[in-house]
Amino acid sequence: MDEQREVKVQNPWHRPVVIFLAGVITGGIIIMVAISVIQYKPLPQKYKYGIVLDAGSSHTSVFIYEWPAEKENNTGMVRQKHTCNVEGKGISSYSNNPVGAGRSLQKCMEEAKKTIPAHRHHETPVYLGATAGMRLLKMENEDASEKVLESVAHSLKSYPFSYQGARIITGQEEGAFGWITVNYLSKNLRKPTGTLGALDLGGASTQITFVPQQEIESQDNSIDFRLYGNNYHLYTHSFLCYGKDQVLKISMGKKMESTFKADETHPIELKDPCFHPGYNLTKTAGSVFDTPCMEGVKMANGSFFHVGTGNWSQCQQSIRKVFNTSYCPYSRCSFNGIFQPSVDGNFGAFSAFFFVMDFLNLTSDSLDITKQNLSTYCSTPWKKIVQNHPKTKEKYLSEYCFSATYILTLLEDGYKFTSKNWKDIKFIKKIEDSDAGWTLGYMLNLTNMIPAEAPDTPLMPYGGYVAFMLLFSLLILVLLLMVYLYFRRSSRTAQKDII
Ligand SMILES: Nc1nc2c(ncn2[C@@H]2O[C@H](COP(=O)(O)OP(=O)(O)OP(=O)(O)O)[C@@H](O)[C@H]2O)c(=O)[nH]1
Ligand SMILES: [Ca+2]
Repeated sequence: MDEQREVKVQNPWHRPVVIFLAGVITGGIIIMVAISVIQYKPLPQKYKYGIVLDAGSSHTSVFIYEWPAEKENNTGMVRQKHTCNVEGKGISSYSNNPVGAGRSLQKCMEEAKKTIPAHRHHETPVYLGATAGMRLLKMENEDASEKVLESVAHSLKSYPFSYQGARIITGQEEGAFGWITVNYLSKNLRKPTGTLGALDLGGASTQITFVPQQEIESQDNSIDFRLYGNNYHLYTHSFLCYGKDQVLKISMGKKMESTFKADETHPIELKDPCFHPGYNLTKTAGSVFDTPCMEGVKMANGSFFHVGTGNWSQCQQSIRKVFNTSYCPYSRCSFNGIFQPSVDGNFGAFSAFFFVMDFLNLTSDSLDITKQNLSTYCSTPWKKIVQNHPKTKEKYLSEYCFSATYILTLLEDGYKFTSKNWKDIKFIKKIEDSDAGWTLGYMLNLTNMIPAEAPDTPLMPYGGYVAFMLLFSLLILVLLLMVYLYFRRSSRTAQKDII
């Protein structure tokens, strides 16, 4: 008995000093983990905001972007918070009433005031970029285009935001910033992987932008960027007058030129294979010829019956006449004597490319099947089309056959996509929550949010750091426990041996 008591007293694990040490180590680990978690816990996010107005030929949209204040130089951080479609037509339609252009923005700008927290208003930049509609108005009437721009500038300055300018952007900027937008949102810019080409189809112009394999033979089509430490050598071209609304006018104008005889008394019939059989609407020649894009086409006047015949291949024949492929001063061209290297890699096709192909459910088949389906759609009687889509605006509805035929012709005959690389074209509206378009790229560029060199990043992201600390501490605890159990067992064995 005396011997046993003696051994118990000698057991080192029951000494208070050992218990104390074990307690201190365990407590230390808990405190260490707690501090590291608290210290590195992200502070409540502070957001910054930016506003870009896309003053397109057909309408104006207001985009509000937001991003975490402390992460503004990281890719994929800016997201679209809100959009507002301005009521009515594009600002270029206000050439006879410039004041109306500024006034048209009021509702959406009031919405912007409500969307962005008041304490951020004064530091929120607001930009307006006008595209092809205003380029055309400037060609037609420079004075009117300046008055419209003054009017929208005056309107934007009346809000509490930081006004940064209202201007007509170039076609090159429109193409390049569309490319930056889709690649920023797809997080392609900091990776060595390939980039996404950008195809934009508006009402009055269309843009194609991509990184080509071949040399760019014309200076006008070449643009260079250094983003996040990588150099990008882009091919870009914007075809003014090749947006879908303008091409509809040109192709109708050409049909009228070849059908209408000079001595004929109006109204007469214009048979149109791009419109459904049974479609018949009286239109004025003035509504077709009211554009500077019709240069060289003999003008008609009076009114006419626009009569659909619904024949896809004849429609395509008529649209082909809009592309001039008779000359090319380079090794290869798209059309109208414009240099274009062969298309390469994946492409994101947005705006009207998406609206039209998505509506017709033509976004996922092979080129051949797409053509067959479109042919069937175009020959469907107008009455049936209206019955099937009672809620769609008739103006949009009547033009889908033409628009999709133009899209296929532009992509295949114009840009030289083939049935082989047709699947490389992805028809997209948004990436994550943000619309594909030039506006985001424009803002990122003007706010210097895409640095030329890649910013330094912490070795480990926050989540990884916390997980690492927890695992590491757990490992130490398990080790301590194992050491404790090992010594306890060996001391018991020693006790038994003694007994
Ligand atoms: N079907 C359909 N068409 C649309 C829709 N929104 C716009 N459009 C039409 O699609 C065409 C292109 O629209 P946008 O991309 O907004 O063109 P835009 O920016 O006004 O014109 P650009 O200045 O040439 O870029 C125009 O003919 C519009 O009328 C939509 O929701 N559905
Ligand atoms: Ca546009």
